[in-house]
Parts: sequence; structure tokens; C-alpha cells
Amino acid sequence: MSAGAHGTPLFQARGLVKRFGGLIAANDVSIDVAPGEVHALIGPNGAGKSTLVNLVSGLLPLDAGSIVLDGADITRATPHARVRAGLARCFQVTSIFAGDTVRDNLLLAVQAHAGSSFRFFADRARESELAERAQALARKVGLEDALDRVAGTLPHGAQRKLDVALALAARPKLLLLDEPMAGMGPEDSARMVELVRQLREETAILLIEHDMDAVFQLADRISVLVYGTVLTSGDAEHVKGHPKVQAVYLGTEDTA
Ligand SMILES: Nc1ncnc2c1ncn2[C@@H]1O[C@H](COP(=O)(O)OP(=O)(O)OP(=O)(O)O)[C@@H](O)[C@H]1O
Repeated sequence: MSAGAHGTPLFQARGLVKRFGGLIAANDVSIDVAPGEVHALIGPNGAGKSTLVNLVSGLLPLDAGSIVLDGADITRATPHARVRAGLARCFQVTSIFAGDTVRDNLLLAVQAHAGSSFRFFADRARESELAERAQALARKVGLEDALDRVAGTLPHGAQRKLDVALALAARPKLLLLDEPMAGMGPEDSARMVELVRQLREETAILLIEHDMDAVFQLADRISVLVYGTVLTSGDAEHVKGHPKVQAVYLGTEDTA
């Protein structure tokens, strides 16, 4: 599959540059995601993946470059404005209120994103609609049996799923998944792979992930970042077979 096989990009980052003093953490990085595509970003430690995630989600200001989502220029938009424009990010469970139940976490999230669409509903109708949305999100990520559990007492894998559900509450066009498998055992990882596979039906995904098996299973396209530069982009076969990738990255990983 060629890079252009997915048609017009939904998300387009062009020529992103970020310097920290004399260090260039993002050096003219261009990356796009087509509708329905899972585009994975991999690279060795210090390659600039976190920097890129922070540039895309608006937590770090750019030195140069542009970012367009679904035709809207969000280059200078605040993180909140980016979420409103359709870009949601998973924050590695830091967005979870650990002392609240799964249900209350989800209710808060759907409420926050309900916006003006509920203006004309009576209070009770609004409440039941929100409760239904919260329940639907729990179902989507496989947490329907945990709705009344206190979020902080859930196992790690379930907390990651809740984190994904909280991001989905924003009904994103592009979901930024920052190491969703981090700290997971093989069973939880396999479940997360399944979940991400289902999610692609409703949102495009930019996936940053260290777990190579997961990346190779999920990604339509993989971009390899090295020293703040995209070394190459292509499907799993292309990336696995690229001599420079093997030298700088895959050679140190178990890719069997
Ligand atoms: N706030 C900062 N100030 C100065 N240097 C930084 C800052 N953030 C990142 N860097 C540097 O920028 C480079 C890219 O770091 P970044 O964390 O983006 O890489 P990464 O690919 O996410 O690494 P890892 O896989 O280890 O998380 C590194 O050399 C890092 O030391």
C-alpha cells in the first residue's frame, strides 16, 4: 500500500520544527493521517515522539510549520480549541479522576463535550441522554461491568481503557494515542489491539507505541522518527525491510 492510498488527508502536519536551545527535537517533520487510517509513529528513545505529540496537541508551541485538521488550520489553536476541532488525545491515565467511579468519570467527560446540543432539552431528558452516552462509551471499551467501580481501584489495563473512553467522549475525528499499551502484559495488550481496531471505524488514529507487535498488527502506515526527522514512511513490510530502520531501530528490538 502506498502512502497516498488512503486519499485526501484528514490531518496534515507540515514542516514542524521544535528547538530546545541548540537541540532540534522536531526537524521539518511532516505527517498526515487519512480518514479511517491508523498511522503509527515509532522511533528509538529520544527520537522526538513525545515532542511531536505535544506539538500536535498544542501543549508545546511550534517554531515553524502548520497543522490542519479536516480543513481547519489549528496551527496556533489552544489545546482545548484543538479538542473542539476534533483532535482528542489520550493522556496515559492522567485524565482519570481516581477517586470517582467509572460512571462519574464518563459522565463528566460527556457533559464537558455535550456543549450547546443539549440547550433545548429539559433537565431530566438531558440527564438520561448523558447517562446513556456514558454507558455506551463504557460498552465500547468493554467496561460496562465496571461502571460502579472506583476508577483508581481498577487494574492498569482497565484504566487505560477508561482513558480511551474519556478521549472518545469528545467524538474526535483524530485520536492521538500515546503509548496505549505501555505497562501492559500480553493479555491486556491483545485486548487493546482489538479495541483500537474497532475504534478506527469511528475515528482516524495517530498511534505512538513502543510495542512493535501491536504496531505491525494495527498500522496502515508507519513513520519512523530518528533524531527529530522522519527517516521513512510506509506499510509494515516497507518499514521492516528498510535497511536504515533495521540499523537504527529494529536491530535493537525483538520483531519476531
Ligand atoms: N522540554 C525539553 N527541554 C529540553 N530538551 C527536551 C525537552 N523535551 C525533550 N527534549 C529533548 O528532545 C529530544 C526528543 O525528546 P522526546 O521526549 O520527544 O523523545 P521521545 O522519542 O518521546 O523519547 P522516549 O521514547 O524516550 O519518550 C531528546 O533529546 C530530549 O532530551
